[in-house]
Amino acid sequence: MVAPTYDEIRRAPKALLHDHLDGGLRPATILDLAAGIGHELPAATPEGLGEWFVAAADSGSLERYLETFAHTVAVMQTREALVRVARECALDLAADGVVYAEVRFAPEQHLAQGLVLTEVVEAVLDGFREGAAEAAAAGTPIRVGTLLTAMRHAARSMEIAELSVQYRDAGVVGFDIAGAEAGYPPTRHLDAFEYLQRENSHFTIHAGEAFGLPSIWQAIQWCGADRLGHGVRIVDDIAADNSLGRLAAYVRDKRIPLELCPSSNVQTGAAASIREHPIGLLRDLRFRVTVNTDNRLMSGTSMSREMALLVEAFGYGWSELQWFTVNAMKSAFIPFDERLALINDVIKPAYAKLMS
Ligand SMILES: O=c1[nH]cnc2c1ncn2[C@@H]1O[C@H](CO)[C@@H](O)[C@H]1O
Ligand SMILES: [Zn+2]
Repeated sequence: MVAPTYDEIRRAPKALLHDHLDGGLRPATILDLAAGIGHELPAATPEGLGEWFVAAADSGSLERYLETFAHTVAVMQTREALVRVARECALDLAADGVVYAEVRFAPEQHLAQGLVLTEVVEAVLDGFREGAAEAAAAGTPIRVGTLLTAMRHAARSMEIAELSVQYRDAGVVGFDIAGAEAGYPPTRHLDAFEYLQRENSHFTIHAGEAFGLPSIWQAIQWCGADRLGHGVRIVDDIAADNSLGRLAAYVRDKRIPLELCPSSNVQTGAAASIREHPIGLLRDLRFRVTVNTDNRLMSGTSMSREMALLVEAFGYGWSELQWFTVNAMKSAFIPFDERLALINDVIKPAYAKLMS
């Protein structure tokens, strides 16, 4: 078997469930927007700034990793900036061969210059629409769904959950909580999750990244999460002989999707290296594994790069890459018939060609 090359992986259709809008800006755009508002940056060239983000995020701690977002969030405080960043995000993902993406951001972090929550959401949705339309015209169609994130240390989750329901027919497909995990358990936001369940809405929860099994257990058994953001520490419930504890068995039996983000986990210390990343074990045990970027800027990565790293580390071929892609598409928050159409009309025919 010849290993898929980076260029071939770029051309293959990919599905991405876990990508932060404020973690994926183009360095040149940050420089441009910062100059316009007088925000001071740690580097003066796009190359230098890109390198700064990767190095600063490479700290081995989630808390320190998250500090780098101060610079991206600072330049995303006006309608024009939000439209631009969202448009470029859709274009960049499409150019990388991503055909379906769920991109998340926290509306409450974009109110510093007077926007209100609904204006923030509408700006981002408009940007994604523009970007997707341009991508389609360029021959690289992409469908972008938006997830609204609430910050777990703050107290606005109910408001953000309501906002996600308000915009569910306008491009918002779900809800999430993010931010420092240790000390901020998912049950702090139980009222928001219970509200969303009553509304028949979808949500994922960042859990099992910087904190272990109790966080995953709460996310699923108390809060009712449809998917786990990261969830990588579910391996703490798998013994050396590969026997599963009750929580790991539940996650696998119920086919709860794991939004795994290999490079991000290495940077925050959740995994020692790509080669030692639990994705190898979790795939072998056939958990519902998906591959994600988390923050393209902070990891200097892309969907194609994450897959290429896995090909290199684990010897994966097209059948594994297709499996990750179909897993992600099956786990998406858009309606079943639309997921099926992307799997049958776009993903499977392309991989069949690559494998022939
Ligand atoms: O891997 C992560 N774990 C937890 N929180 C994160 C991660 N990546 C980004 N954010 C947080 O989510 C916010 C909204 O997009 C970002 O501003 C960042 O603080
Ligand atoms: Zn994340």
